Amino acid sequence: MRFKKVLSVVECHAEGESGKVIVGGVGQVPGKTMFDKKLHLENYMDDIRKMVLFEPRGAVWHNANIVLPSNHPDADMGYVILETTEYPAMSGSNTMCVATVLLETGILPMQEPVTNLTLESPAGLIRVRCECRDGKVTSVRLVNQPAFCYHVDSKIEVAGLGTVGVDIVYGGMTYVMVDAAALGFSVDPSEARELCEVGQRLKTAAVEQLAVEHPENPAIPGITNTEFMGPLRRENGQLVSRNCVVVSPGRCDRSPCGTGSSARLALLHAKGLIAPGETLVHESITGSRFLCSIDGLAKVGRYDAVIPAISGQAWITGFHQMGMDPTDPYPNGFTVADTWMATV
Ligand SMILES: O=C(O)C1NCC[C@@H]1O
Repeated sequence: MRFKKVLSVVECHAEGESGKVIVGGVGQVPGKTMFDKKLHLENYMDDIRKMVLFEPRGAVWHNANIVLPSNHPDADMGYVILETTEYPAMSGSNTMCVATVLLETGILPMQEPVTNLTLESPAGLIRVRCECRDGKVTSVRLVNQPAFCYHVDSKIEVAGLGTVGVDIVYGGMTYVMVDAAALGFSVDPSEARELCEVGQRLKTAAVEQLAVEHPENPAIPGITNTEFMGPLRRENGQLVSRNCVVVSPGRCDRSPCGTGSSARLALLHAKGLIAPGETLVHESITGSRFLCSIDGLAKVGRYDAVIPAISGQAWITGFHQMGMDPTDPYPNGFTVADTWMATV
């Protein structure tokens, strides 16, 4: 048997959210920066994303990352993030999976009790602090690129819902943010299907009605996700809130979502509800948690921005040689609208 492609995949999840890490089999990806490499993968090598994430090998709730050497003098390694409808500039849960796999499989040396890494994502350098004990990464704290609000307290017209108040925020991916309770949601797992359906409608309306362009890199994707924000409360002096990010084409992030948490920090700061250094415990629809805080303030073009720090944990679940038989009738995979909501 001669295989057309064999990928070495380390299966991993961060607080419940899948993040496969491809550590071999891709070969050369041209480009100086990880953003260049992301564009090359997107334009000329998209068969890899489709093979890994589409059916019959993948599923709508899967994500993947290709680990690649970085040309940046400060970076220990680079990675390009693959999701079911896009190549995001950044992803929090995926970064936790990449850091954990790099250290737990020995691709980069682990130092206990703390290993500091600098990873080059397509969005830029991400500083990562990994707490490590007995060969295990027990916590990954990443410092994201700056997050900022494009639109605060805007209104959009949404089919079947009428006028809805939203905010549009960049946290490595671009979010339409909405108050969950205002739309009758408590962010309970039983609401997941309806959250996805409403979330996709909100996203489509926001894309049509509110313009965004990243001031430093106009090629960064626009609004692709919806974040339902649960009420903000204080527990033992700490800010706590539940959220659910609906990732296109319409499924719930199982983790509290690192880029969504970054967006939430930027929005809370813009509204005077969090100060730098304060901790936000951000909960997912499954009840898993990220600890989030603002590490500093910045400016991105004309926008006031925050530098988000997000902590969580990832776990390796398996090691997989994923192959493509040359006679396989689905070299680019397929999607079915029962779980994918829309075919993509
Ligand atoms: O943590 C995050 O940022 C994300 N999780 C999957 C979708 C987003 O990339």
